[in-house]
Order: sequence, then structure tokens, then C-alpha cells
Amino acid sequence: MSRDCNFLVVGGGIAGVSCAETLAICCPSSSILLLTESSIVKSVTNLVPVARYLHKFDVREKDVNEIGASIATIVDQLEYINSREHWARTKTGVILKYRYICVCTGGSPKLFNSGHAESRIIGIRDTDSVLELQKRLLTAKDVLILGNGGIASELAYELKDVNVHWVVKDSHISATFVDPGAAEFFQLARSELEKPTITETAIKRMRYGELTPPDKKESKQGAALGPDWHSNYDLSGGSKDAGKVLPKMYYKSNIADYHMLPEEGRLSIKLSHDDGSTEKLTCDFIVSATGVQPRHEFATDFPPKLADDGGLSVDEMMRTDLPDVYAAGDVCSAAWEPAPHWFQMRLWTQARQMGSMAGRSMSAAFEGEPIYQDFCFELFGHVTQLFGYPVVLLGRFNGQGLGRDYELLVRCTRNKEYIKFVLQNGRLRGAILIGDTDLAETCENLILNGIDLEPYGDDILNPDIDIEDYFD
Ligand SMILES: Cc1cc2nc3c(=O)[nH]c(=O)nc-3n(C[C@H](O)[C@H](O)[C@H](O)COP(=O)(O)OP(=O)(O)OC[C@H]3O[C@@H](n4cnc5c(N)ncnc54)[C@H](O)[C@@H]3O)c2cc1C
Ligand SMILES: NC(=O)C1=CN([C@@H]2O[C@H](COP(=O)(O)OP(=O)(O)OC[C@H]3O[C@@H](n4cnc5c(N)ncnc54)[C@H](OP(=O)(O)O)[C@@H]3O)[C@@H](O)[C@H]2O)C=CC1
Repeated sequence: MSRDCNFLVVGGGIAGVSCAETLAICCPSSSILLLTESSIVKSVTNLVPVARYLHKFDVREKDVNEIGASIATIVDQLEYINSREHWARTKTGVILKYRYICVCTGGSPKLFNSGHAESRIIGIRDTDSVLELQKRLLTAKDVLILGNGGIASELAYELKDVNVHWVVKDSHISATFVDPGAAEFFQLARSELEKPTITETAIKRMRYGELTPPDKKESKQGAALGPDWHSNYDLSGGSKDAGKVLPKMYYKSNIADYHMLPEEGRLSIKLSHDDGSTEKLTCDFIVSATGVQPRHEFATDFPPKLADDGGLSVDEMMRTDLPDVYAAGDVCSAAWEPAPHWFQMRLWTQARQMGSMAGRSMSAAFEGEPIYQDFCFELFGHVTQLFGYPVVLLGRFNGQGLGRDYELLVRCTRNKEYIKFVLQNGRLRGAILIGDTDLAETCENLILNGIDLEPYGDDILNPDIDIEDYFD
């Protein structure tokens, strides 16, 4: 059996669906086929602007048949692409002839393991993996969370009725997103949750070096989970009525060794700390929240160029080095020279932006029209929630790529807000905004316009001065 189309999009996650939807808008009369291995696809709804370029949105799961009428769908797995001859083959043997193809096959958890007791190490990606977590939690007394990024931060906050042992390489929590100061802000807020709020505001300017850290349905893999995924699942462990207990933290630590305890059916873990000491603990299982690896389990006629992280290398038009093969979302790695305020992180904002960019780019190639890269790639922006607080990350929010040549200006109001400006040569290069700060749009403008903030000194974060008025 074979099918023909102008555009073949592979993957029913945010990147694939955004790509197909963009194509449907740009080339309404051409044939678009979405190939997805899972019959549940993701789409973006309730897009709300947080600032000029920043948006927050919900991710909705829907049945593949609910996709717009202008997009044909097929539930199957991509197995092979012949890029020179412009056809692809699915696992069930269907041949799909296309003019342009976009690969949006996402990623899978990059699990920690040393090659044994693997059944006790799980990752979280899709609905099935959460159901597995739920099943294991039912009888669990101790869970070890390994990793210090998005998933670990969410789980450490959401798990209840179970002892959580959180093992991080760093000297503070949530290191992928925040600095030690913000991490301390979160931890204080968590431990003082029931206590009255003290609103004492402090402003501090620091050189970088002075910052001292305080110590359903499918058996196939589906798309990555959506925002607030944890609120849809009961993540209770086997110690009934224990409630939410603060996780036991193991900073600057790694798993040095582990083995099964046959009589108990539990894992014995040996941790090694950066100071050379070791420590033992037992747990029922490990959640390896240790990042994502791009997923491209199909063959091609010629090997595509891969980046160091294993992603399909794409240029600013989302083209791979194979003819008429594009890629977007978690599966790809941005190989273009990035704008000064942008870098890649595997997040759904970027999956959406890249999917949409790939759609525009493919339609322009099809119509023979010139096209420029979208403005969204000028400024890194991420809107999320951590430990119950709204969080906005902008530009080089952790000084990424700035070496040691920057200053930090921090304003913190305990349990209320944490604002950090990253300044280089007096110019704002990035910001972390935690709480309802209403500063996102101002920060966007300051970063993009490169205004010299030196003359304003520390007043730039003076709570008695409305900085929005300053720059109007
Ligand atoms: C638990 C969790 C929480 C997260 N929370 C956030 C958050 O709060 N904010 C945020 O910005 N990001 C978050 N992310 C990251 C975000 O979900 C991803 O960056 C984004 O969804 C990636 O989208 P994608 O379309 O590239 O990939 P995916 O969502 O992984 O979709 C890939 C699709 O391709 C399909 N596929 C794969 N291989 C094939 C094949 N061979 N043939 C056919 N189909 C195939 C898969 O079934 C899937 O439908 C989270 C991720 C996880 C796992
Ligand atoms: N709120 C949000 O925006 C959320 C976003 N996500 C996204 O989902 C994806 C998956 O999340 P997650 O798995 O948390 O990935 P992340 O990339 O966010 O974090 C991975 C963490 O694991 C650490 N790590 C990597 N390898 C090891 C190892 N062998 N031992 C110990 N620690 C290790 C990393 O440290 P290092 O960086 O030093 O290598 C990093 O702290 C990511 O793209 C993430 O951004 C997920 C949940 C929420």
C-alpha cells in the first residue's frame, strides 16, 4: 500500500502538530499527512501572552482523528526514510511518498544505569511511564530521585506518603533552571509554608564569583506529558497518611554503586559525595530524572548529521543535511549560530516554535518563496511553575555562555518573589522572575534593546520605584 502527499510530518507531539497546523495555514490546498505512532496527539490551547514574545499555554491531548480536516493522519511507526527518492516506509510496510518531510519524533528519558537492576530504574516521559510510577509507588516506602532538572523538581514537590531521597550533583536544587539564591528561596518557602509570611525585601549586587551556594491506551511511547501532568495523577506512596514530607537532600552526590537486596526486594544504594565520603541508603526504586535523549529510531538512506547530544543537526530553517528532510522539537539540535540571547533547551515552548518554523520553512520551499527565521529565536523565554511559584526565565538567565564576566542584581522578598538580573557591561543579558513580578515585558525590552542600565545603579530593582515607568 502507498500514499502520496506534499508534506509528511512524523510525530504527534507539540512539534509535529504545530508543524502540521502551520502547513495547513500556509499551504491550505496542499496535502499534509501526519504520521504518529500513538493515536493520542498533543496540541497547544489557551495561548496567553505573558509579555510581547513570551506566552504560556496549555497542552491538550486529543485523539488523532480530531486533528483539523485539512490534515490527513496515519497511526503507524516511521521505519525508514529514502531522502534521495522522497519516500518513507512505516513499520507495517506502508510507503509514503512525499515532497518534504519533517521529523518530530521527540525524545526519551536518558536513564542513569550501570547495566544491572534496570527494572528498578524508571524514567518519566509519557502517560504509560506515569502509570508505571503510580504502580510502583503504591507499595513503596522510599524513592530515590536522581537528577536536578525539571522532572526531579516537580516530583520532589508532588510525591506524598513516601520518603523521598533526592540526590543531586550540585550544591543546590533545580540547577537546570535556577541559581543557588532562587533555590534557597524555594526551600525556605517550602519549609515555611504553614508559617506567616515575612515580607522583608533585600537587594544584593554580586560579582559572579561571590555567589556562595547554600549548602491509556497504547503500548507504544506517546508524546511527552503536558503542563501540570502531576495534578492528574495520584502520586501517593505506600506509607499511608504520612502526607507530604520534605525530601531528604543529598547534595554534591552521585550513585557510586547499587544492588538488589534479595530478601527485601529493595535496592541498596551507595552514594559518593564530592568531599570523598560515602553513604548508604535503601529504596524501593530510582526515578532517573537525568535528561532527555533525542529519539530517532528509524533508518535512512544516508546517515544524517548528528550533534554531540545525539540530536539531528538542523540549520536556522530547521533543515537537516538530508535533502528535503526537516526536523523540529526534542529530536533536533539547533546547529545554527544562535542569537546572543537565545539557546536551545528541550522545552515545549521551543518544540512549538521549532515545529511552526519548520512548517513555515517547508511551505516557503514548496512555494519557492524567501523566508527569514522567526523572531522568537532572538530571545530565550520560558514560562513555568516550580514549587508552586510562577517562574519566568529570560535570555541567559543563569549567565549561560557568559563565562565569569557578569554581575548579578537580586531582589528577594521571602515567600513572595525572587528577581535576578544578569548584567554584562551594564546591560541586561538575562533574568529569573519568580512570583507575580509583572516584570517580564520590561525585561524582554531591556534585554533586546540593550539599554545601558549602569546610570540607574541598584535602583533598577528598588521596590519603591516602578521600573516599568522608568523605561516607558
Ligand atoms: C514529565 C515531563 C514534564 C515536562 N514539563 C515541561 C514543562 O513544564 N514545560 C516545558 O516547556 N516542557 C516540559 N517538558 C518538555 C516538553 O514536554 C518537551 O520538550 C516537548 O513536549 C517535546 O515535544 P516534541 O513534539 O518534540 O516531542 P514528543 O512530545 O516526545 O513527541 C514525539 C512524538 O513522536 C512520536 N514518535 C516517535 N518516534 C516515532 C516514529 N518512529 N514513528 C512515528 N511516531 C513517532 C511519539 O509517539 C510522539 O507522539 C516536560 C517533559 C516531561 C517528560
Ligand atoms: N517545568 C519545566 O519546564 C519542566 C521541564 N521539563 C523538561 O523535560 C525534559 C526532561 O526533564 P529532566 O529529566 O528533569 O531533564 P533536565 O535536563 O531538566 O535535567 C536533568 C538533570 O539530571 C542531571 N543529570 C544528568 N545525568 C546525570 C547523572 N548520570 N547523574 C546525576 N544527575 C544527572 C543533569 O545535570 P547536568 O545538567 O549537570 O548534566 C540535570 O540536573 C527536559 O527537557 C526538561 O527541561 C520537565 C519537567 C518540568
